[in-house]
Amino acid sequence: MTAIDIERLRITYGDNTVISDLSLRIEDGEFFTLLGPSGCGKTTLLRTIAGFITPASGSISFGGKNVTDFPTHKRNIGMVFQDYALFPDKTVNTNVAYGLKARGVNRADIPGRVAEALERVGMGGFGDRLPSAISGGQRQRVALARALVIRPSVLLMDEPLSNLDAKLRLQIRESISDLQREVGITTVFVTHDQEEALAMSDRIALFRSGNIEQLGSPTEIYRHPRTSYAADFIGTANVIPVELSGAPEANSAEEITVRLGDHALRGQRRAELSGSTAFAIARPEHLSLVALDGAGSTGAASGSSAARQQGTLIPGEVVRRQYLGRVQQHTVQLAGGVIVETSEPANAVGFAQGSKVNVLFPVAETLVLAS
Ligand SMILES: Nc1ncnc2c1ncn2[C@@H]1O[C@H](COP(=O)(O)OP(=O)(O)OP(=O)(O)O)[C@@H](O)[C@H]1O
Repeated sequence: MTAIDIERLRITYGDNTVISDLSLRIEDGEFFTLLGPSGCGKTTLLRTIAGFITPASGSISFGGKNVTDFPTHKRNIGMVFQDYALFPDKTVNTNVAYGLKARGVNRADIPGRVAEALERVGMGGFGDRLPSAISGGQRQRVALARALVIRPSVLLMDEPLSNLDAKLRLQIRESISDLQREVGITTVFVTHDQEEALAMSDRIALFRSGNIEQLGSPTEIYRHPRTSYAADFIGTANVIPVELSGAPEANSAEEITVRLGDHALRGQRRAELSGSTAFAIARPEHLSLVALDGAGSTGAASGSSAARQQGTLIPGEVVRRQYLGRVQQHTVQLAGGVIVETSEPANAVGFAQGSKVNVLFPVAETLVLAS
């Protein structure tokens, strides 16, 4: 059982405090992702969990045991880095065997364990090659085998997919997910790629300047972002400045009407709102276009009266339409100048550039958050 407990952690580089006061529990067997933009402190936190950085204060425990003062090699961790970090002049077998030798594993057991680890990542038969004679994706599989062969309590991964091209990234991403589930190892994964985080994680900690902005499952964060930062970072979101002045008229505990230029916009209140401004947040796939005569891309919602029951119609003009195979996207400039993106099934009615349309904002999917 290797849950990771982080308590009151403070990490500094000289006078620069990167993480000021972080407490967090990562459950045994969990795939936990540290997500955030460059410079927010993800790698610093991962390296502190690994023991490469000593925190200024606070503690880290693995399975209830305080490891804060343990050097890296006493923490029983496996690590995978962005740049593979394989020994270039040693064969795949020797690379994978390295950790076993360092730990003094019985020499006779090493070849079997190496072969098993390589088999597990789909690299059986490549043991005699040098890293330069295999592809980038294969190198990262070898790095994974090398991390797991020592049977670590915790697997730490720092942007392991960043150096791979798009197709390979998908493949290796799936291999890592499958393997992690199979082995059931507590995993901390660093990425700045929100799609990767959504696809792979049990839970995500979204970072903003050294603090956790939101912590939750992919579905929770995607469906219920608590701030405009979270909505914008995870998935794509239209973040629209709105006014509360005059209103806000609270239609019910959750529903609220705000002002977007001359128009009233209904949405879900998702935070205490104060002051005169807020943000309305709507995902492109939740918006749809309705022709001024009522026909449109909304399917069941076609017809402006039915549409109005479900949400608010805001007039605008199509400035771009893009057909992307599975979906089509419209960029619409709303009255007042705000630009929104919509994403509809490719077979929905499309609107040419210059078309005057109504954009339907469904009440249930339009979130009003503090600015
Ligand atoms: N060795 C160091 N000495 C001083 N400052 C550092 C050091 N390493 C990182 N920093 C600073 O600490 C902050 C956090 O860096 P960190 O590498 O943890 O960010 P990150 O979220 O992992 O970003 P990236 O995705 O670019 O790696 C940054 O402001 C960075 O400049």
